[in-house]
Amino acid sequence: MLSRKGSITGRKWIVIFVSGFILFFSLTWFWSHGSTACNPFTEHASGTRCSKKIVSDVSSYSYRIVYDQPNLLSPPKTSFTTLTPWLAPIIFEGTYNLNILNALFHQRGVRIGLTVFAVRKYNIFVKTLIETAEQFFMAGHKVSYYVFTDDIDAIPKVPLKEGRSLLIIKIPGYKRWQDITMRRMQLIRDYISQRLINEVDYLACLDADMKFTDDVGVEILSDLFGVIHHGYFGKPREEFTYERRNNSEAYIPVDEGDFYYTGCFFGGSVVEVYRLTNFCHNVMLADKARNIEALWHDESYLNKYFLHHKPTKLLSPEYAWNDYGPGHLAKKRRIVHVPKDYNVIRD
Ligand SMILES: CC(=O)N[C@H]1[C@@H](OP(=O)(O)OP(=O)(O)OC[C@H]2O[C@@H](n3ccc(=O)[nH]c3=O)[C@H](O)[C@@H]2O)O[C@H](CO)[C@H](O)[C@@H]1O
Ligand SMILES: [Mn+2]
Repeated sequence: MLSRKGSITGRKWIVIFVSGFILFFSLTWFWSHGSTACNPFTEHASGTRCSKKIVSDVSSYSYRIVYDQPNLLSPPKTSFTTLTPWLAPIIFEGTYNLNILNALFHQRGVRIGLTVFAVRKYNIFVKTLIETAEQFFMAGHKVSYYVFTDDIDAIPKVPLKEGRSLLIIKIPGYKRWQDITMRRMQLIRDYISQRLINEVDYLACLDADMKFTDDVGVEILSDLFGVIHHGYFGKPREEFTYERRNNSEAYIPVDEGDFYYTGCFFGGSVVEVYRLTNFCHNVMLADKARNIEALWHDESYLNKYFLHHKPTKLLSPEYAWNDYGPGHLAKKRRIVHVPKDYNVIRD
């Protein structure tokens, strides 16, 4: 009995020793590999990427840029409001120094994605859009274009600069143009979780019928950005074309709302764009189940989202210009609508 008891105790010690050994080595391995593999502060050193990154190691970069000291005692004189009551900047030409911003964003090595939908006849817009984006969009940064189309062969090959890529994604073409424009939310959301979450840091989503005519750089980047629709700039909120039927998910009462945002351009960090597109798609489905479609489709749902999830940066109408409307608003016309004949292009 004794020797039997004694041998059990001995085995126990072996088990305890081996378990301790395994635990020690697991912890040591995790400490040296596991945590480093997804430590946002060491991703450059380890050569790996995390899905959630914060900043790179600043000490591994050195740069010197010379610019006027910000003057706390003489605030810049501006023609327009440049800060919202929730402290988000409103971006106009002349409100920022792109050299400073470029240095900061280069230091982080940001990757920027641009989504474009070209379904049915809208593929005719892609060539000009990408060619002009190569000239003006995020010059000097890493850019990936994602073109969603029902006809891959119709997307032209456009020569791209170094550090830039273009991916064509096949999607179904819905019959109604309203469904094509609204389903962008679902498709962007799904593609973020499938791929983009690991591929880009920021995502910008743009209509196809647009072209770049001046610089659009990292000054637009923030957690969540929207563009003030040029047609409603400075107008009273009652005149905004929000959805006013209170049985729609996009409903905004007349005494609410900050700005009227355009549906043709929005973006932010890839996680925030996921949240936005997920919300818009879900409320669209809820409305569809009740047989209601918001007045301006995805644009109405986007405006509802921005009411309760305020953009952290607002872009002036310089970023979605249309030749009708008050010309004095824009010192620069950076992205403009390409005129189109609705009857021909949407039939
Ligand atoms: C400037 C502006 O506020 N734009 C919005 C506006 O009108 P727009 O008149 O500018 O809408 P649009 O005809 O450009 O359609 C929106 C986008 O959907 C895609 N598309 C649409 C139809 C089609 O057959 N194939 C195709 O690919 C394409 O990327 C297009 O740019 O209202 C739309 C919904 O009513 C969307 O909210 C747009 O973002
Ligand atoms: Mn458009």
